[in-house]
Amino acid sequence: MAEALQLPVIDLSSPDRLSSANSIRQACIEYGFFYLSNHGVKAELLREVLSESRKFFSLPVEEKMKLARKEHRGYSPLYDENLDPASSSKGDSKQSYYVGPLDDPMDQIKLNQWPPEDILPSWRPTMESYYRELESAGKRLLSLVALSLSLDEDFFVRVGGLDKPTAFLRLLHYPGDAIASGEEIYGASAHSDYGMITLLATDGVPGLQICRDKSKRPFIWEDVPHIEGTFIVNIGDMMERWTNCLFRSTLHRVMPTGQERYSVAFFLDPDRDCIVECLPSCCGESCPSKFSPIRSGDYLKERLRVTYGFAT
Ligand SMILES: O=C(O)CCC(=O)C(=O)O
Ligand SMILES: [Fe+2]
Repeated sequence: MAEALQLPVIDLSSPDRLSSANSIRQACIEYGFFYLSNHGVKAELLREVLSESRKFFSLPVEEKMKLARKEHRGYSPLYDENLDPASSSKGDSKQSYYVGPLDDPMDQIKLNQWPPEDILPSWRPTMESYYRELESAGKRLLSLVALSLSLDEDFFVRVGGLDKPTAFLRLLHYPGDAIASGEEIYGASAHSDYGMITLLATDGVPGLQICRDKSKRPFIWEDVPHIEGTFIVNIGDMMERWTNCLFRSTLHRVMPTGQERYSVAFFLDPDRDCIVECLPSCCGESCPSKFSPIRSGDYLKERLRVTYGFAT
């Protein structure tokens, strides 16, 4: 039985930025996860996103497959993704939909796919508004993260190229009936996120669990309870590399509970040309750099290749 965690809550609007930065630092060292409150994203907008998401996932599968994932944008059907091939052969019991960068200068041919307007007229504007709101909250949060690492507040905007961030919005739907299956089935099997930081909103249905210490066996899984009005934020692998493992990119998973569940993840990643290398403040003679520098775009591509088999 998983234990319930009490993760710290960070107030994004607090005027005491140094104290917020300190709390973020503690949370990222200890858990790699925290809640974010007063983030400025209206509850009504999230409700609309979840409602549009429900409408899309309820369409017949032939309709959804017309928008099948290409260039990591569009629809990914049930069992398409296997985040932890070692623990389950079948793939995860979830369907999802990716929306990529809205103003990517490289995206001349408009890679994003959108459901037809005559079927879901409000879908695209709703997702675009949410994407922009999350981008703004995410950048504000990253300035506090920079402060928490004693960097200039604009470090991640400057070095990570966040004037044109590579952010992906991902709508997720976990069907309620997966629990009936004989084989061990996960909503999302154990994984860490690949990028810089993830902001997650859910419909309140439980299922998310984290494992604080990925080096210990057996893994100890703890439930992350829902706190209304907050985002669940977690550190991704690229931030872990940047900080030489000072900040944890924590293993997490979604267990089926027998209840249908919707969530929306926003993965904020550095620009694809950004070189992610150990921050000088996070390494030294007694603590050498654990990772070699990588180009953000190459790293993400490789991780996605492994997750989805060889298809891109
Ligand atoms: O749906 C959730 O609660 C978590 C989703 C997740 O971890 C992911 O998409 O990376
Ligand atoms: Fe994740």
